[in-house]
Amino acid sequence: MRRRALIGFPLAIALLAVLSLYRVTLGFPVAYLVLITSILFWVTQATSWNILSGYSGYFSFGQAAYVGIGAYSTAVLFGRHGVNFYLTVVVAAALSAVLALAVGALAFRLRSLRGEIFALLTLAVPFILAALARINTSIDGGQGIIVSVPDYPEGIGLFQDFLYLISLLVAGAAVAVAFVIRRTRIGWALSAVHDAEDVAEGLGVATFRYKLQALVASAVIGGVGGAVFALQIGFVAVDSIFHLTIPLFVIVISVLGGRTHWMGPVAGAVLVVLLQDRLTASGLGEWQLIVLGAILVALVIVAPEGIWSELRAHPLVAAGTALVVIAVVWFLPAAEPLDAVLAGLLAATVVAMVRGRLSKPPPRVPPAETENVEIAAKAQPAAVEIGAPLVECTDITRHFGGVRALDGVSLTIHEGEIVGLVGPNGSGKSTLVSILAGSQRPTGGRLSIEGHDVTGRPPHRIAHAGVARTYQIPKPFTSMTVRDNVAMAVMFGRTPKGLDAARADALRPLETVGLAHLADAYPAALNLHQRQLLEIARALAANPKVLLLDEALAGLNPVEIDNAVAVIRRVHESGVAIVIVEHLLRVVNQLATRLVVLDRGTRLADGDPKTVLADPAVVRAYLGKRAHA
Ligand SMILES: Nc1ncnc2c1ncn2[C@@H]1O[C@H](COP(=O)(O)OP(=O)(O)OP(=O)(O)O)[C@@H](O)[C@H]1O
Repeated sequence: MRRRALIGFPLAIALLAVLSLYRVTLGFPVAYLVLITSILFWVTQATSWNILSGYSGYFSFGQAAYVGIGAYSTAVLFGRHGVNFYLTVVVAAALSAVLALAVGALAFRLRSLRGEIFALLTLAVPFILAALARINTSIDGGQGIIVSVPDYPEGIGLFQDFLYLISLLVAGAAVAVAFVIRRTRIGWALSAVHDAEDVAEGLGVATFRYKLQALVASAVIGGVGGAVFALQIGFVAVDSIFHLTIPLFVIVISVLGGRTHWMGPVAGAVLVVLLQDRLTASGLGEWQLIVLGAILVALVIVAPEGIWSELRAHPLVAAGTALVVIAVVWFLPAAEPLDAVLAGLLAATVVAMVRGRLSKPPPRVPPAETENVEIAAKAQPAAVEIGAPLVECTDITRHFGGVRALDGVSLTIHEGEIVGLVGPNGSGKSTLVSILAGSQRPTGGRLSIEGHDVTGRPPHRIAHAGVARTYQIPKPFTSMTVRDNVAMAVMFGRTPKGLDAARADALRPLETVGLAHLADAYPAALNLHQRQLLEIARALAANPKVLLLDEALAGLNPVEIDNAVAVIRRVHESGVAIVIVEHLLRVVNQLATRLVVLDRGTRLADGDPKTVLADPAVVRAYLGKRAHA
């Protein structure tokens, strides 16, 4: 697929360029060139949007901000002051990048600015820019700016040819950037952010940096596209540029085309612009918007992953259908060539989609490979020597308003240990795990890993220092296979590797937990036990020194519990110290080399499991009446 793209994409760009250069010879109408130029504008903008919002899931309504910065850079500098047009494109890119850095530094630093709050923030930015442009007479002042025709190489022909070629160049570059981003570390990081940002951060992904890089790339593309758009429309005015049409259109195009693939926005732009053009030409008047909306809704319902994913899943069927339908419609008396192309595209999508539904086998869930559970369950903790301190927390407090979830807890985890962290509900176990993993900051106290103070460091730094965690409710990266879930942790963990090496290395943790036979399955096909094993494999792949297991056995049946115990023991024997939060004392007793009991945010007991469990204070606080009974 990669090789096909590397050959096919430049070939398509070259063919489209030749189309303009030999337009007259080929008898290609200028009107079609105008239409393709419009498609290219939307390809650029939708691709720009997709790089951040599609890949990472940070939904933005602010695309008009970049289009506006680009269009006004050209309108003011070239249109008003006669600055070289190409220079204004550079200015547009730089200003857009500065805006993106400012928005990203604010939005991505604050964890609360996610989801709809992020969308609202991005919606506000174009409004502010529109007001600034309207008020400021040196920008617009409410008058609008005429943008004339810049100098362009003589051999190109009409201005429309030049516009087409420069739009093609910009759209081609945008799609190439989206392709490269998708295929490299940043693309994997953004996908992980999309699926489970907290998990990605905890596995070592520097989410802030990758999101900021994506935002800047998106802004630069949007800004450059905006600069070219100023030439296309010839008159730049606040109301036409900062209108909601731009963000809504880019979202519709990207969602319809497919947000997870670099080609999605291209397919979406071709379909939507063509559809809109044909409906306008059909003389439906006011009805055209209703028909357009109905078709788009129907397409999103039948192809929620986008039309591109349907087309690429069955390329031969899709291409064959498109060719046949185009040929048939082409020769219908009232039809125009563009009607034929649109009909071909729609038919190809529907046929590929139907084919996909008919040929999809029902998901099969092979069972986890279980151990000889009797032996595994009855075995005692392996005799591993207790070594140097790895993680030390000193006098940790964590308050939520008036609630003291942790109140001066000190704890040291050494090499070779399995520390059972137990206590009644609400005693602070999960909070302590979150603090050890860096996903929560302590209100007070100190956390150090191998002697280095890491208090308040972000989770990816803690992961790189050697601590990984699992979640009580498994949070797999749903868009990735089991193998790639684990490979992600190898790619971004304590000893990072490239994708190919990471995929190869992913097999070892999968074998350790008994999931190697499901490497190519998607997490949706796994049962709860398998998902929890995947959590362990993924955390293990980050190459931690200490593994935090937060209720990794919750909800499992006895056979699955015994299998999980065997897996945890194997992980321990591979040299990883473990902290296990667990309510099942039978299990903790089997596994732990040391038991720490929390009660109301304080450490009640710490020591050898037998001694701790016989401690009357522990019996009273933790086991209560049940124990006496
Ligand atoms: N985000 C939060 N906001 C407010 N209070 C919280 C928050 N997280 C935890 N708490 C409170 O802190 C205390 C400790 O909670 P924590 O979840 O750490 O306990 P736990 O021992 O893990 O409990 P369980 O065994 O039920 O999972 C509880 O009183 C809980 O209500």
